[in-house]
Parts: sequence; structure tokens; C-alpha cells
Amino acid sequence: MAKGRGEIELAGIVKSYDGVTRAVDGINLKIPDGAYCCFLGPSGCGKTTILRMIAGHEDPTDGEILIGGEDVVGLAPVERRTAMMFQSYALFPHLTVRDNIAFALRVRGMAKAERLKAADAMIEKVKLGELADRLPNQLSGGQQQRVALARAAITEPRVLLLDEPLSALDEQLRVQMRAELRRMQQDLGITFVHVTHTQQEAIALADMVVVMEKGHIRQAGPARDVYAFPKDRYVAEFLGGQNVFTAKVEATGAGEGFVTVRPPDLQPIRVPVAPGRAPDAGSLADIAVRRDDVALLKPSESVDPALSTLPGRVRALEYQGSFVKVMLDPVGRDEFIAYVPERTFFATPFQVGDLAVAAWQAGHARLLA
Ligand SMILES: Nc1ncnc2c1ncn2[C@@H]1O[C@H](COP(=O)(O)OP(=O)(O)OP(=O)(O)O)[C@@H](O)[C@H]1O
Repeated sequence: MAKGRGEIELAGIVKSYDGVTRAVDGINLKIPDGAYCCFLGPSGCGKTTILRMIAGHEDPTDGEILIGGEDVVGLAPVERRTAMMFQSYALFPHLTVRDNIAFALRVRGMAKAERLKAADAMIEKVKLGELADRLPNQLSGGQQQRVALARAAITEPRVLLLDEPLSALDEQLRVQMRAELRRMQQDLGITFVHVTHTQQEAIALADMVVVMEKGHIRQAGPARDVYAFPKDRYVAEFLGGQNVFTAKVEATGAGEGFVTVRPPDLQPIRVPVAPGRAPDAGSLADIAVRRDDVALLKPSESVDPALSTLPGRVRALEYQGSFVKVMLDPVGRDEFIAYVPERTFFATPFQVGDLAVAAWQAGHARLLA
């Protein structure tokens, strides 16, 4: 397949259902050829609508959809060379695995011998060899998913669209199938667009994560960018793993690369800021500090001046195996949590009710938009 054929470009995409409500409200995005892209967002944010418009099951109210540089609005899915894998898998219950996989080729008029040969090659690729003669109800959920994926992939689409493909599986299988989806995407070498409301799923799978809210893109980029460098409170809270609190800007520290902010009822702390980006003194700013960047000190311990600190009482503890989740007094209205590596925690443990000092490298905090 020629390079670049699976690149997707969404330009000014709008979808309104009743002429008023905009399920999708002006989306601009380029998904590179061969990328694994995850749309992530809460229920109703427009993820499925975008997927259906790329697939060709729905037309945008406005805007252009280009696949491989070609405007595909108005073209049927077959003409776009897209394939969709649904939540329910939609396998034919009376057809064997092999016949389910070969079915799409039958619809396209391929001769029987030829399509069974293609189906067997695909069965080999997705490691379903021993199950080829079984019916769907004789398969596990994970195996059914593999058949559904093989059935979508056999038409050699340039883009494969997956709507919550893992939601029907239990937790353990979900993690296993996640790795398998990634492996299959790499084997097939085509663009995958996957819709999910699960943050772990998106960051584990995707080359590109697109975080959505109410028909808009809030942030799009590599998984690590959206997780470690969220732009705003919404993205930070949706991706998780961060403390986000509001603080008042006290001094903008011109030229020093830091601003000084004061969280409610607490001492000021320093937060790095890019040149020319300092908010006005007196304004309110949202600050993010990763939970796993926060260390807990005893109130009597001396503090390295490179650290920012917030004193607080331990409200609750949760053992998580590799770390301990320590909930401290909230900062204003926002909860404040430290993820302390379990060995570190148990070397000098804290009890609920103890006073503690949360500390982090000043340079690791982030000023959000
Ligand atoms: N056929 C339709 N007619 C009217 N409104 C619709 C239609 N399909 C979707 N919507 C509305 O558009 C919005 C976006 O829906 P969409 O299914 O794209 O969201 P989603 O992010 O995929 O949510 P979920 O995770 O629950 O599937 C919702 O408010 C939904 O009610």
C-alpha cells in the first residue's frame, strides 16, 4: 500500500443533529498514516460521532474529511477503504470463524477458493488456527474480538475504526487484548482510530491521544504529552495522576523563570513559567503537581530549599501494591494526594491523623492554562 494512504485529516468538522446542538463542534486534526490514535473523553463528548463520520456511516454538517489526501465526504465506507469494528463484534452466529472472516470478501464478489485462502492467511496472522471451524458461541470474549478484528482487516482497509472495542471484556482480558490490539496494528501497518472513555487504555495504546470535551478537542498529542504535560485543568483531571489546585499569583519574578503563588491559607510556593507567559499578579492560576512527584516529610525534617512544600494532615491511606496512596488535607477545594513508593512509605510510615509535609521539586510543578 502506498505510503500516506491512511493519513486522516479532519478540517473544520461540525455535526449537528437537530440543527442546534453540536455533537461535534469544529474539529481540526491530522492523524498520521499508520498511527494508533485514541479519542478519549466522557460519555456524550462526540467521540463515536467522529468515528462514524470517518468511517462513512454519517456525514458531517460542515467541514472536510480527507483520507490519504482525498476528500471522502459522501463516499461509502467501501469506497473510502475504511472498516469498523463494533463493541458487540456483530459476528454471524451460524457461521464458523473462517466463514465469518471470509464473509466480507464474499460480499465483494471474490471467488470461494480465493476468499477461503485469504481467510486462512488472516487466521494465521491473528493466531486463530485451532479455532477456525468453531462457531462464535464456542469462543471466549477475547477470541471473538480477534475474529471481529480479522474480519474487519481482511478487506485491507487503510483505516480501521474501533468503537470501545474492549468494553465488553473483564479487566484482566482487557489488559491482555489491549496488548494484542497494539501488536495487530503494528503487524497490519494501518491507521487505527479507537474510541474509549478509559484513560489507561488510551495512554497504553496510542501514538496519539485526543482528549475531547463537549464536541471540542482539548488536547491532542503523544500519550506522554497529554499525561505528563496537560494543558489545562480538564485534561489534567481527566487523565488523572495529578494534583490540581487553584492559587493566587503573588509575584511574577521577572526573568527568573518562576512565579510565586499562594494556595488558600498556605505559604507561597514557586512554579516555573515560560518566558513571557507569567500570569498577572493578583490573578488566580491552576497549578498541577504529579502525585508521584510528591514526597512526604515528617514536620521535624529539614527541607531542601529546592523543594516546594505544603503542610497537611493525613486524611486516608490506601495500599496499592507498588505504592501507597496518601490523601492529605485538601488545598482550598481541591484534593491533594501523594503516591509514595511502597518501600519508601513503610521505611517511615504515616498514620491517618499524622501531620506531614508534602514536598516536590519546585521545577516539577506546572502552571496550567
Ligand atoms: N442520531 C442522533 N440523533 C441525535 N443526537 C445524537 C445522535 N447521535 C448522537 N447524538 C448526540 O450527540 C452527542 C455525542 O454523541 P456520541 O455518541 O458521539 O458521544 P460519545 O462521546 O461517543 O459518547 P459514548 O461514550 O456515550 O458513546 C450526544 O449528546 C448524543 O446524545
